[in-house]
Amino acid sequence: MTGPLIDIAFRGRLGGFDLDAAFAVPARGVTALFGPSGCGKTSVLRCIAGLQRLAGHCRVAGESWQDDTAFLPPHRRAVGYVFQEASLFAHLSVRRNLLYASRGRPPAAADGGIGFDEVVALLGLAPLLTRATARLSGGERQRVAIGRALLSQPRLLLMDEPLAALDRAAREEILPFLERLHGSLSLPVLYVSHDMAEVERLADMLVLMSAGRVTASGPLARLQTDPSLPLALQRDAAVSLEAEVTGHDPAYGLARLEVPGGRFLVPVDAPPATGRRLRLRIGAGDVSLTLEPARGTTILNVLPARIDAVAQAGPHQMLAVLALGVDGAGARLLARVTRRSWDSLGLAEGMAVHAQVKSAVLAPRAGSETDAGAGAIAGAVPLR
Ligand SMILES: Nc1ncnc2c1ncn2[C@@H]1O[C@H](COP(=O)(O)OP(=O)(O)OP(=O)(O)O)[C@@H](O)[C@H]1O
Repeated sequence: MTGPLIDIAFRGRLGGFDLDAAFAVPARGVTALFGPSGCGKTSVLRCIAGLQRLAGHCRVAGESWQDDTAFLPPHRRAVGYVFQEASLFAHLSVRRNLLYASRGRPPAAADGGIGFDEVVALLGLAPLLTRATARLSGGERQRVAIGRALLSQPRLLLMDEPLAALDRAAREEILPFLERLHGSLSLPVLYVSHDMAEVERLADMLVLMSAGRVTASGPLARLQTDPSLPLALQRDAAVSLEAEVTGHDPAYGLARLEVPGGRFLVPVDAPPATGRRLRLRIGAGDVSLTLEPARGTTILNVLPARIDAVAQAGPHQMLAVLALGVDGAGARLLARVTRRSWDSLGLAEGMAVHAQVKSAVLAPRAGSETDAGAGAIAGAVPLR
């Protein structure tokens, strides 16, 4: 791995719980810590923030916060921490809450840090600035909490299930802001979640945890398509693909998106800018396989691919990891098919097939502009 890292290892007992967790990920983009309740995700964040002390090390983008001999206290670690429930100062306005970390002085982006105006624009906080925090909705409160964390000028943003306490509508309201944050700031984020849908939309890197241990870590798409991990075998398994917009067909309201080894047509309300990078979610259950490209089908996206790996996904289901392209050198997809179809087509590892993608969902990604197209595409409907 090249470039600055977040490199951590913590070992020790917390009550009756054994934590022995280590990973190293790039100090950029969003790294999701994913695992079941009680597996130690929050404990890892607390150790990184210096709120919990266990043996080990913690290095963030070239700075050592903990090693065998030294332990930097929490107030000397430049972390922003966003919790499940935003704890805002009830007696202060939104503006005063935001400026708390900078002692009332609005920081400017020109000073080299994260600017007040930038944060307000990024999180859509302008209409809220003079409001009392008691009159904010759950989603608004969480946006203010994120803004306040950013304005503390962190080198690392820790987010512990920031959407878990919100209802579905508030979660949907706040997700585009988090996606925009990702595209606009170079700040690395560690994002704790046990909701795979959030991880699929937001994460670049994934750290899988189970019972106090890290079971796998690496780029999201690589872990999603690793048939030796439970993730790929889940009923709702999916792949998140980074795609580039290469064209638009206004007559049919379709955008053309390219990924390594394949291209997709996806319905959009408004044309996204050419060159824009978007994230495509493709569920394993939405991909079927044919030996010959089907004729007379309503499915728009039929892509040549090779079967790269195979796993049994239950007594009567098979999971194929596909590599797109005739040569099988492209991006990976998952296809979940019945055992019966698998046998009747005589499918096997290494075979050339055609992947029929019945549904793909889009979300704005890194580098996304806030143009009209971006807003429209955020709610793009599944492809049928
Ligand atoms: N300071 C502590 N003292 C005693 N036990 C602790 C302490 N901190 C954490 N634990 C225990 O460690 C285990 C892991 O907790 P942790 O909150 O890190 O898990 P988690 O994966 O974040 O869970 P959740 O998703 O439910 O928040 C739990 O059993 C918890 O009770």
